Amino acid sequence: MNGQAMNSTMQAEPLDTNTAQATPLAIQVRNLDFYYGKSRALHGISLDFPERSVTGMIGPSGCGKSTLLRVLNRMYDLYPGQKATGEVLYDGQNILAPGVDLNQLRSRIGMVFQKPTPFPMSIYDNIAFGIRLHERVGRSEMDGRVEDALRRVALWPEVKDRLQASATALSGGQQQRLCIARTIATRPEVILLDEPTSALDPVSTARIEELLDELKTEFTIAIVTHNMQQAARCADQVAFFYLGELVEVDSTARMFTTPRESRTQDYITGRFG
Ligand SMILES: Nc1ncnc2c1ncn2[C@@H]1O[C@H](COP(=O)(O)OP(=O)(O)OP(=O)(O)O)[C@@H](O)[C@H]1O
Repeated sequence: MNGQAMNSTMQAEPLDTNTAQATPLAIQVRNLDFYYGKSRALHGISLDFPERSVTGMIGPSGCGKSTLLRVLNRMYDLYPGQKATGEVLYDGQNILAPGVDLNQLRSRIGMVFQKPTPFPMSIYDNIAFGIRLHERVGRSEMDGRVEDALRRVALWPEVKDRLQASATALSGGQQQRLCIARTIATRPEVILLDEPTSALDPVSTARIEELLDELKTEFTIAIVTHNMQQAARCADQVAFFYLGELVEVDSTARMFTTPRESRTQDYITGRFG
């Protein structure tokens, strides 16, 4: 089936019939195609990301989840030969258009990667670094911003007495929470997470999932995950991708109980992937 025609009928049904009409959209993806050189990795994707909610992106390896995530803050721009066509509407603007301030875009649409990526500097400077890139902030305000970010990810009690220690000495789970703190410290509106817990133990994973529940009251979140239970626990809506197409998007409850497409059913029941 033509991806574009299919996807135009596959938008999520209202999450809640009383409130859905009023839920503003943080990002609208329209007819998005993506190319690695001549190879097309995404086909006519149209997908809405409602504000202050969690969108889970699932699908078998290679179906294009990370590619889509990397389009949303133009991360792909760092690599030659990669091209996106279509529209990604954010704050009234198509962010794929030329002339977009990419530094500003990436401070408003932040990203957390699969493997924790603390900078080789102190815990304090990991947070302060991103803030300094975008703002002039005095010492005492910076101290407050660093503390606030660390508190938001529940890391403050664990690190408050060693802020000048190297971030690379933290555990994997602590490093990932530090990376989330670094992202939220620049006060973004959207946070993109690419399998943020796949390198973590179950306890650290649970802490990050709890954290997402809190963060979504303030931020719009898109999370790529291979973990069906994680998608079911964390997401408000789930999008299922297959071979570069968006097969189906719906509220999490409906997606995991009564998906409309047989491919979705097969995937979530573990028949492939
Ligand atoms: N740098 C690249 N150059 C060429 N092709 C790429 C590149 N990165 C990804 N691809 C291809 O694009 C398609 C989508 O890959 P992508 O990484 O987005 O999938 P994914 O669903 O996130 O997979 P996974 O779950 O394994 O991370 C795949 O066919 C992949 O081989």
